[in-house]
Amino acid sequence: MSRLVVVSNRVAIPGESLPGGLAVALQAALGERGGVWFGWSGKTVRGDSGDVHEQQHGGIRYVTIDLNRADVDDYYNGFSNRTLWPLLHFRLDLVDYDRATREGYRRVNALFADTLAPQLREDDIVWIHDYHLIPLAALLRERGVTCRIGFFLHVPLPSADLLMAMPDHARLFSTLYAYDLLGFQTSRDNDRFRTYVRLYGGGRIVDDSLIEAADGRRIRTAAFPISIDTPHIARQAAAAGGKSALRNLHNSLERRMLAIGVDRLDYSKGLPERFQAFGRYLERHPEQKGSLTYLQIAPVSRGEVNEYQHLRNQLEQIAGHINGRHAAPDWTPLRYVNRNIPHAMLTGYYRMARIGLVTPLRDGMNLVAKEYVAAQDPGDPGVLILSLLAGAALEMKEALLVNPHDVDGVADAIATAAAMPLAERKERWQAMMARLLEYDIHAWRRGYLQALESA
Ligand SMILES: O=P(O)(O)OC[C@H]1O[C@H](O[C@H]2O[C@H](CO)[C@@H](O)[C@H](O)[C@H]2O)[C@H](O)[C@@H](O)[C@@H]1O
Ligand SMILES: O=c1ccn([C@@H]2O[C@H](COP(=O)(O)OP(=O)(O)O)[C@@H](O)[C@H]2O)c(=O)[nH]1
Repeated sequence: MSRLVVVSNRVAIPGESLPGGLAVALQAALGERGGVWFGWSGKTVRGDSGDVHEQQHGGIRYVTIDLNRADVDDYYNGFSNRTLWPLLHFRLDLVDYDRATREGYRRVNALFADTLAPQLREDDIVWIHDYHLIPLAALLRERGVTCRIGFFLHVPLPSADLLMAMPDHARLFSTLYAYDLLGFQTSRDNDRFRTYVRLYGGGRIVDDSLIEAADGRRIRTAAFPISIDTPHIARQAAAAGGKSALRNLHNSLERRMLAIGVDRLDYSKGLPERFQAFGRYLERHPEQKGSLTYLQIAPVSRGEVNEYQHLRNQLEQIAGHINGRHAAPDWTPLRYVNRNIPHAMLTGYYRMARIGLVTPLRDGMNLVAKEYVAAQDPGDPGVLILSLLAGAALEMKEALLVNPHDVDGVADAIATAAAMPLAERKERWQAMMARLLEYDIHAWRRGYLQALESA
């Protein structure tokens, strides 16, 4: 079997707890097969970028590289998270395009390529992840790398007319033609990419699975919806009940139902709209008032980027407003926590919650939706309220599907979920859980790698 080399900006080194679905998912995928995981160390250093650290845990060799302040600012905070992230999440209004950060992005990708190329063998399988590293395969090819290279995009791929609005879009997106396989979260993302190729990308569609670049190179494209380690999460959630933090949360609820939201503090997650919807629920459903507490876990993410700082201030205001208006001396309706909660603990929180609130404005997949379902008690499962605009909605039709922009609709879905009879909860949950057991993170990895090997 070929050696697997995974490359991503974010690397989950054991013992370092990081929120973010990519790190959680790749850890689970590499854990089964083993291989090399290469990426940024997450450290911002003085002096030059490029120091390399290596460590081995189980079957995985972690190789990470330090970046200096200018590189982190241009590549990560700048072009990745102020240009590409909003663009790919359909937020042209938030796109900040700057040639200097674009060059920084290219510079860091070239540094990754310089460091990685000499370590690669001809029969390796290289799997590159996400928008931080779009040009990496082209840069590796320039350095003589000939092995199979695949790309997986964890975020949505927006409409062609949005993509082409970015200055010099073709210069960046045409580097995708250096890959052998391009994987997307959903068939919609795949379709939109193929439309872009045809209209603005200088390529053509060959058939349902192949596109062709202007130079005749053929690239396979397909959807591979990411998943979770379902049995592991189910076991973790069932075992978490013994932890004292779980008991404390349970006691603090005083028999009230719990609704939970778990999201990085990111504008794509629709948190202001969700808070407003919870406030609207309290107004529209006075008969339920006092029976439900909403806990929102929202660890700070990308805190050096302006838009994220602004969001944090905004949410503090809305949370204060809702509690000021609806709280009673013995009840706080909305609990808002900015701390990162360890994954194993989180699964216990999910299981305790009658309602899982997952209402992003756009999301590549959203693993929290899947984890929430996997963590439920089969005898008394909770209800998932899920945004139609998350990739997960295409697979989880038995959730209560909502449009996150429809504040009244989300408010009413909360009331429906809170009152849903056990038989209906079980029926919906069983259908979603059966799918999650069949198509888990290992099936995702195997499906992608088989496609890459045969591309
Ligand atoms: O690495 P960060 O900047 O701290 O951000 C965390 C991750 O956020 C994004 O996650 C995406 O991947 C998930 C798994 O496929 C998916 O479920 C979710 O919808 C996406 O938002 C980002 O794409 C990752 O690169 C980040 O590591
Ligand atoms: O305090 C937290 C918040 C989130 N997560 C994990 O971070 C991931 C979030 O992934 P998702 O796909 O939902 O969104 P992303 O953050 O990747 O956009 C999930 O595995 C969560 O369990 C966590 O471990 N602790």
